[in-house]
Amino acid sequence: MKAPLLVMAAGGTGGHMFPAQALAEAMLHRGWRVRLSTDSRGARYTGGFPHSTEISEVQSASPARGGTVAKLLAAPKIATGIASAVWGMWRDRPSVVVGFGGYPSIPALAAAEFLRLPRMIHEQNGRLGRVNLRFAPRVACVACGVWPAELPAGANGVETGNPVRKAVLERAQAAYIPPGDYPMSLLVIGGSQGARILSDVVPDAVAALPGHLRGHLRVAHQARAEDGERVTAAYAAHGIQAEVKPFFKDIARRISEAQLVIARAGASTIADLTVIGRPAILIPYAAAAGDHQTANARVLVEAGAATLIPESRLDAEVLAGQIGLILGNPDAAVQMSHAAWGAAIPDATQRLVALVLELSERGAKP
Ligand SMILES: CC(=O)N[C@H]1[C@@H](OP(=O)(O)OP(=O)(O)OC[C@H]2O[C@@H](n3ccc(=O)[nH]c3=O)[C@H](O)[C@@H]2O)O[C@H](CO)[C@@H](O)[C@@H]1O
Repeated sequence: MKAPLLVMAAGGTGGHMFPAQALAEAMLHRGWRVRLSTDSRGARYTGGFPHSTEISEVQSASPARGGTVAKLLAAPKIATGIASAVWGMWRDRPSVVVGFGGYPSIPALAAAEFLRLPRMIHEQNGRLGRVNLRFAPRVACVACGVWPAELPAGANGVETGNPVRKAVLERAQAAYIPPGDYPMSLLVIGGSQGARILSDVVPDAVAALPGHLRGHLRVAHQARAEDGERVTAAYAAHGIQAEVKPFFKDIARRISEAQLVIARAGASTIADLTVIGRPAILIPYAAAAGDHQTANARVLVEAGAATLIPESRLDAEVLAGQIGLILGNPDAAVQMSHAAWGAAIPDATQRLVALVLELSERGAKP
């Protein structure tokens, strides 16, 4: 008998792609076949997917972005994508279709609806993205990364948390070495695409730390490719040892080895920090829809695992003060690390798997 097929569709940021990767890893492990569709942006994050994942690219089309021509071209592109997805699903009859948000998930979800296949979505944030909002009442369930989520009428929400990748789970609750008089790791991450504001402020903040802290610091800083040189130069000018890269592929190891993480507050970043359990200073992206990154960050702040600096208040002096408070106080740092564990949902992937299996068994028509 042929293995059951899971079709997943995800938009072009790490934020949509990494939870999909976690589900792919788990379902392949259970003997399912897994097919993923994303756009050319999402394709940048497929390197970590298990090799047996069948990956296809759909043309990205956002009716909400770009100039008039791009907007006019969006509808035919989406229609072509849906037609091709209908053909593929009619031929292969997937057992379940899961959308992870973003415009590239439209063709798969629309085709699954047309063919009345069992389907669901996963929303990483407490506030639904545009595509998920549209499909939420028309799928069997909305798996929610953050609870309670704001759901439209008729949607069936289930709390799952945000699944983290296998490499992160392997370091769940990794022993935390508190800050002290030895080389300490400071990790700076701006989400899947890097964050310019962190490149502008963090090197000066590190330089402003008292000598006994600064002298022990080793910095790993994720900066956008175009900012890499100047960030490297800024650390070098202050005599600070720093490794600057546009993307760290071994992020699980780096988080687990860090005494402190400075980060944006995207959903998977928060999930990774809690599952591994590390103290953090969070600077939410203020322009995120509905300010959802501030909501994400507050969960950790209220748990005692992180401090939050709004973008509007971020400067080198304020940040240096916060770094000093955590790295200069090992007991507080250990408590923050434990508090982060306490806020984790380490079985988020299993919860998502359970929903997929239930849906498959029901063969449900929502
Ligand atoms: C600017 C923006 O709109 N961001 C959104 C986007 O975030 P974004 O795409 O930045 O995604 P997340 O913060 O959710 O996830 C980033 C992931 O990349 C990993 N990582 C990061 C840096 C690195 O060098 N290597 C690496 O592996 C992190 O550990 C994390 O697992 O999608 C998220 C989920 O919908 C939202 O919550 C965010 O608000």
